[in-house]
Amino acid sequence: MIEAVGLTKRYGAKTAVHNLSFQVRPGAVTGFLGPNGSGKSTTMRMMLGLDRPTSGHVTIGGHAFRSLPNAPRQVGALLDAKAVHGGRSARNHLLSLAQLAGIPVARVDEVLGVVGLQDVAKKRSKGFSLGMGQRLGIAAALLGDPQVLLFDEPVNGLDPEGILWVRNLMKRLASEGRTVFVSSHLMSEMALTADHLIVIGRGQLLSDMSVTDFISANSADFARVRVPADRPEYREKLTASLTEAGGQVMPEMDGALRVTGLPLPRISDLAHGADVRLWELSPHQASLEEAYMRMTQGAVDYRSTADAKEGLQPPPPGYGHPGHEQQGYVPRPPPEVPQQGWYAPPPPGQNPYAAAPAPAPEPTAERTGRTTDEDPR
Ligand SMILES: Nc1ncnc2c1ncn2[C@@H]1O[C@H](COP(=O)(O)OP(=O)(O)OP(=O)(O)O)[C@@H](O)[C@H]1O
Repeated sequence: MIEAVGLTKRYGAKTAVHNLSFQVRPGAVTGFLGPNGSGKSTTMRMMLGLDRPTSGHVTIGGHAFRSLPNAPRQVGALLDAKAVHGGRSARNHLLSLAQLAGIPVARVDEVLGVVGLQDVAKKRSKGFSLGMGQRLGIAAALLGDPQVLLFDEPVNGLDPEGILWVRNLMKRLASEGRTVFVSSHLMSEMALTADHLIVIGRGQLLSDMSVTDFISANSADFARVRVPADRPEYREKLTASLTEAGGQVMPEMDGALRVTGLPLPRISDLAHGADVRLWELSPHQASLEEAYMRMTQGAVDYRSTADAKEGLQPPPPGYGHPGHEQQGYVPRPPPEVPQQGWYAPPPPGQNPYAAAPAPAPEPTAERTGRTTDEDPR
């Protein structure tokens, strides 16, 4: 089990983590969520003894990480997949970690197989894609067969097959009774992987509960009701009847009605009482993403604004994809490639090293209106 008590971290005037207290239990996947800059990585670094708390403490199995005997056999972590010596092969990277922790060589080949990197095990990791790097980081975390695993954004850069693999891996590790703590921004993925959620915002605890409870607590369940498409008067009758009974009714884009505040049997009875036939009456729950957005909307530091493209001319016709062309515009043929000067390949049979035709003069600042140290873009 991981336990944080009053955990606080300040960097100068910046409080990255403030008075965080929570427990991460074994036998479950616990998702660690929060907007950008909310303190997730800082918290994980403190768990692993890589950052010292300003106050409070965090323990793993009752010990501070630094005082855990043979920590790599007890705790595995993927924090930054790029934190690897690029000149080393994947296998050598894992071998060096194994040697430091007294882990047998055979285990290195086992974990290479588990993460699917056996075919590139001898390749230098600097040539690895983001997804391969993630797999190598996960292999390193699994190396000591630890009971506690921490993963910071493990599916970052993975293809769909890789994402599915990580999801199943996390669940399997938890089902073996291990403590699995994983941060992610992918809500759809967390909804499928995590059992429990710890949500922070601006360094403070916002929520600590099961995924199901989190969704129920942060979103309103609703019913979707649909009447026959050719009977618009049914919609009006039903809307009036549901509203009168205390429900809130919102029309949806596809003609259905979204009803909150009334249980399904009551909606059915009211429809019956109003002599309205229904084609659909179904229960719905908001997604984890909707619930998360609702909970964290007040704790987001980095919010994007609309791109008004102030002062920018629209692109000349012919640029951008066809859907963005102006009406009535006829695309121009591509510009001709000059057949003389430096561009022209030598005619067949001619000595390619013979004196080239005089190059076109360099554009001058006078002609282009630019000085040479300006960015030509
Ligand atoms: N070494 C440091 N020095 C100064 N400030 C830091 C340092 N590390 C983190 N911070 C600040 O602490 C805050 C929390 O950062 P942290 O990386 O823990 O957030 P995060 O939740 O992991 O973000 P993200 O989701 O973007 O990875 C940020 O404002 C960050 O700028």
